[in-house]
Amino acid sequence: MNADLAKRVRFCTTLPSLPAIALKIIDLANDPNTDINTLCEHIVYDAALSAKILKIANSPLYKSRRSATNIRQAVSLLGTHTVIVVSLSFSLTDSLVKKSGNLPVLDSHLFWRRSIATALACRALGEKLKKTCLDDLFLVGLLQEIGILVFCTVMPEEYAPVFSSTNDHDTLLMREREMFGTGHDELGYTLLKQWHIPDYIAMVCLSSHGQPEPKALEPTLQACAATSRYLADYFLNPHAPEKLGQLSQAARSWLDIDESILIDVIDIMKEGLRAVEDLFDVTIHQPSEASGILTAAKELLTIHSLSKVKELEEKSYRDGLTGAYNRGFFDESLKREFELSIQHQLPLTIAMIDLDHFKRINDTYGHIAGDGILVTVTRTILGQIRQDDTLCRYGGEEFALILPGTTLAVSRQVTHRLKEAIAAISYHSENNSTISITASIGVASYMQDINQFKQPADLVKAADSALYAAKSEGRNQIVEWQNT
Ligand SMILES: Nc1nc2c(ncn2[C@@H]2O[C@H](COP(=O)(O)OP(=O)(O)OP(=O)(O)O)[C@@H](O)[C@H]2O)c(=O)[nH]1
Repeated sequence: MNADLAKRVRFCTTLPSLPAIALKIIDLANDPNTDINTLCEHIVYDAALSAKILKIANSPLYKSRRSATNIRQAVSLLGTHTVIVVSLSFSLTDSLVKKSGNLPVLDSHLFWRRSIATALACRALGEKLKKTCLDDLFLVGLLQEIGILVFCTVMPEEYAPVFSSTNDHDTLLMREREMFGTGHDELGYTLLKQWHIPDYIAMVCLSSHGQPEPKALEPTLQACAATSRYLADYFLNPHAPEKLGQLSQAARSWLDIDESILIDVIDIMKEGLRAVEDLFDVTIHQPSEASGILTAAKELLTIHSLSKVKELEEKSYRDGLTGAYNRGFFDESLKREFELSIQHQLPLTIAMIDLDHFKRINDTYGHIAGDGILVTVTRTILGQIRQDDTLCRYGGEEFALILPGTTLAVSRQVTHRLKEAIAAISYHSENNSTISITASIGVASYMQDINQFKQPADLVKAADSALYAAKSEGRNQIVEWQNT
């Protein structure tokens, strides 16, 4: 990390310091020998914390059949690890919310609302994915954005324009790295280490801002933490399709989970919402809003998955290299256009476009240059045709163009333009060669008055034979099929 910034964090006097109870709990968390007696001793001395621990032991979040009436019962119901982590969550939130007050850059209430929503999201993800460390997940969710608070405290003036330039978390992180050479992930990690927060928690807060790793057999804390940020952003803005899109993508790339699982997680969040709001004294959603979240999510997710299906369908019709439609799409489109032509007595023209001496180009400049030319030719043709026309990659270096409602005479203008535009291409290869290319074009037209074609394949065959003639007559020319 930027050494100057690390120093500023270390010596910053305005950063919230931790109260005695939080420091003691961190000591207990770092001590593998902490037992139930020592833990209870420390908790009972802090009235506010004792009340919270009792409350949580009896809260629906822990679904226990027994109820706890004193700290010892609460600790034995929850277990020492849970009590330590939960106490840490409470004492950190309590002191930080109170001490950070209203910073000039940051509305600290909104910041904690989002942090607690992230904690709730992280825990809910863990619950759905059957993780056992739900309290660790809660704490990680709570602390993973603490670096933003550090930026706002240590360098409010420099940070203000960066922070207010975007409401998107990923963009913010990128801009911080550009401007300050470090992001809130690293700054947060520095603070957590300074506070001696157990390393496994601090590390997850840091690594959840990285890139998704190859899917582990078990969902990792890091993957849950990363996804929880997007989940919280969506939970706080349940009517924003862009937040849902980001969530859906993060859930897939970090955890390999789909929309139906996300619905269940949102449901778990909704169930735990009141208890968490009550425990942390914060309002995430008014009760009237909360009931609508699940319905909104279901509606939006349905729309989202439908558009995903459309996208997939669209992909299966496209050629991977050039993005032009593929042969399968050509066959279907031509069949449809042929029927429409007959039905409405409209002309239909197709042009087969084949690049000349393409083998020579591959042999001379290599396949990568050959691929680049195919992409450039596609772009060039697409720039010359109407929206209703369909360009397909028919095979290797051959393209097929469907021109619905177009007579042979009109198609002449189009094919001529195409031939010239392709011949004008000057492709610059990686090794600085400038490559030119020409194309031969065979055209065939279906017209109602000359009822020469019985089916689409006949039209293709005719255009192909015209193309063959264009090749044999010297290439770089257009030949129209003649009914002789
Ligand atoms: N780079 C690249 N080359 C391809 C691709 N598909 C087909 N080709 C090449 O295109 C060349 C076509 O060669 P030929 O069928 O002999 O045709 P031509 O060299 O263009 O000669 P004419 O058509 O007679 O002018 C072959 O070398 C194929 O390997 C592709 O996706 N990328």
